[in-house]
Amino acid sequence: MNKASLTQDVPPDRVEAMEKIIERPKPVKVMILGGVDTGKTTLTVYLANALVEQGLKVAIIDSDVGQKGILPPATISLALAEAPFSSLGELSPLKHYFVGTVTPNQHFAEMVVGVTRLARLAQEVADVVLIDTTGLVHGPGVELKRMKIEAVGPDIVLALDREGELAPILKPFEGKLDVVKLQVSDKARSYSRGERRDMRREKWRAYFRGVRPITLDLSKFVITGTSLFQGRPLSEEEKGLLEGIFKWLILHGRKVGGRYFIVKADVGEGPRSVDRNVLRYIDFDRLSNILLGLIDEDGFCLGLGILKLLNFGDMKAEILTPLDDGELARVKEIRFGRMRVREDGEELGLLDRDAL
Ligand SMILES: Nc1ncnc2c1ncn2[C@@H]1O[C@H](COP(=O)(O)OP(=O)(O)OP(=O)(O)O)[C@@H](O)[C@H]1O
Repeated sequence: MNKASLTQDVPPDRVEAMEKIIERPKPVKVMILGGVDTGKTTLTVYLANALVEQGLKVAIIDSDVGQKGILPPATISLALAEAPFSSLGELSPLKHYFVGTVTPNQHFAEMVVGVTRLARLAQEVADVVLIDTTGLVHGPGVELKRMKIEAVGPDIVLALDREGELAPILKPFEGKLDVVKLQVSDKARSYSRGERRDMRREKWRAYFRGVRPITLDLSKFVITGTSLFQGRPLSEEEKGLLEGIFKWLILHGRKVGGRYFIVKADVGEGPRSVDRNVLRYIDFDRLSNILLGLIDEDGFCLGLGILKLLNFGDMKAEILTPLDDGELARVKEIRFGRMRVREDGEELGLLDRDAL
């Protein structure tokens, strides 16, 4: 299921990287950068094992949301490596930060905050913090990586660079950051979008194996990640007017900062072009299978849930989750993600950041 596993068959420059890490005062934060399939995770696993062998305490932050080695997907995770291991999936995670989707594109803030918070925690408990990142290194990925570097302040950056593609990320830090350029192994192989999706399906399925249905009283939790409950409810008059114009059945509606936000079902043919500055809507069906983060009092993610049915009348939500009663008792906040996924691992699609 995981692409990357332990190998000793690595380019010789890994020794130089190891020496740099070992000679630095501890704790030392190491960020691993590289494009898609350049072997970032393989390098992380190799270094972690070699450092553990040296008697060092190693923390790994897996921020590769699309291809997590440490479950669950759609989060950033922190785990400690205290004994030799062959794949990230073997480590038991210490903390997660909820991102809510499997691509960082519209979620830079979650990525940066998550990595920064986990790195802060990690350096209190480990000698070496290895930060594995996503392969998004072009276009907006350049900004994401710059912000991650700014926020985390790594002591060393390991750059798996093929032909200078990381230069735009590293340029602003020239002379300020200890960058070690490393060769991409000629054994590194690439995976198609389809293969990546298939691997993710297996990961979702593994995470959601043994889920059970539970009903949550949403009025007892802080709800975040959505504007569904912000602002004020619609008046009967507003509701009737909008239902009449658009031929909708409105199941839930709020006025949020001067704009209407509606959850509806169509009952007939109505006008469909709407000024989004005035009115936004989502179909009730699209709320089913939305990924939820179950969040503790410190803002970390205890685990995931899948929203099956949301009853706005009594604020009860039927969800599926693998969390046990003890873990559920620690949930203080329900955070809405931006993708729909089924418990059998089938991804039903991503939602725009402002869809909710
Ligand atoms: N030194 C190596 N020896 C053998 N295989 C390798 C080596 N480095 C990478 N690979 C293989 O290449 C593939 C991609 O490597 P890996 O998953 O580590 O890349 P990544 O950069 O972490 O990918 P992603 O972009 O998904 O984060 C994997 O199948 C891995 O096993």
